[in-house]
Amino acid sequence: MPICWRLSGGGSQLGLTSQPSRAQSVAVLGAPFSRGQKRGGVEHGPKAIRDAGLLERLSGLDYAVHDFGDLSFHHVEKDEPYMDVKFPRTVGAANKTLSGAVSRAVGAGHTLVMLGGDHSLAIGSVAGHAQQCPDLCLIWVDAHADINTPMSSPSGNLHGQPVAFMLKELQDKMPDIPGFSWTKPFLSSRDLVYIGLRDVDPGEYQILKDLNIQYFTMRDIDRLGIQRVMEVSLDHLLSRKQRPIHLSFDVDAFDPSLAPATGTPVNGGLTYREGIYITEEIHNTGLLSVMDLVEVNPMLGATRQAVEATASLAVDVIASSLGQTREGAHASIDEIPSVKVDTEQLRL
Ligand SMILES: NC(=[NH2+])NCCC[C@H](N)C(=O)O
Ligand SMILES: [Mn+2]
Ligand SMILES: [Mn+2]
Repeated sequence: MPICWRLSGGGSQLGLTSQPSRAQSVAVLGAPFSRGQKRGGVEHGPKAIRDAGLLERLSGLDYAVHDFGDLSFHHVEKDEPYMDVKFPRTVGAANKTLSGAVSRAVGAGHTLVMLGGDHSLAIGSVAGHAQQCPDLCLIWVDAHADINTPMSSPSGNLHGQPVAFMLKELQDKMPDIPGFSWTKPFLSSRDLVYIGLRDVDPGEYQILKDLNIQYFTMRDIDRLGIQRVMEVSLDHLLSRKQRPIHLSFDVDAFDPSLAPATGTPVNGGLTYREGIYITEEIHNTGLLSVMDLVEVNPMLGATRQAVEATASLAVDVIASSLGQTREGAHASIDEIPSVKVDTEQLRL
């Protein structure tokens, strides 16, 4: 059962205090796509992440893992730029395909992991998720805000614009872009939180401020600490009601020393521990419904080791989002016969 149906149905009157049961199945879907930006290679992200051992790690977490393989995308011929937007029809068609696949996987009851590919894929991934779970909220972990409109974009690359397609409040700022007639905005700006920002374009800054979007830059993380950042983020999204979470994780949120194989690296990013703390906290809500892991580009690492480090970091982030802990085993302590526990003492 999708997490949104479990939340709204089930007859539980406990509301905020009820913990939804853990999803029994995780589906993995590859989206080998790169036309949302200009550098080749990011279409090989899904393979690099699988080769780093993703499926083995997830089965080790006690899930039934379904590998849905990779989608196949077609390049639309004569895909001329619209305004300055590059490959609009190709990106639009790929995202339409992706949104259908995501919607079906969520509808079938899986927690879905989407492997990119560039971040323009979030248009289809979040839209497909929203088709099943209209009240989802979005956590965007990234060096970039990816909220440019075609007018504000300095590059014309659609991987810098996906959030603008989603937000209802930006509807009148979005022109009709060829390839995107199937989309319509579905998210309110208050249902979105950014974590890790450190490279925000002037037009994006204006939008973040105008729409009063909750965001935490790397400076905010330095100031508050990641624990407080997660507390405020989750409170912002979940205090009114429990709702499914879409996590869109751009690997360039990490410091380039940890994730070098990516197209738009920015210095001063998340540490390994900050990244893992973010995903542990998201897992602990019990509300993660879909996650994207995007922008791993195995053609951009300086060495094979650099590429493998980036892909294996992606695997760690995904596993942690799905419940891998730093404390060790999952079995609840009273299921382990060899451990004698004084529960009275534990409660102290
Ligand atoms: N998903 C990403 N890596 N996005 C980078 C975006 C960079 C820049 N802000 C742009 O609009 O082109
Ligand atoms: Mn980014
Ligand atoms: Mn991004």
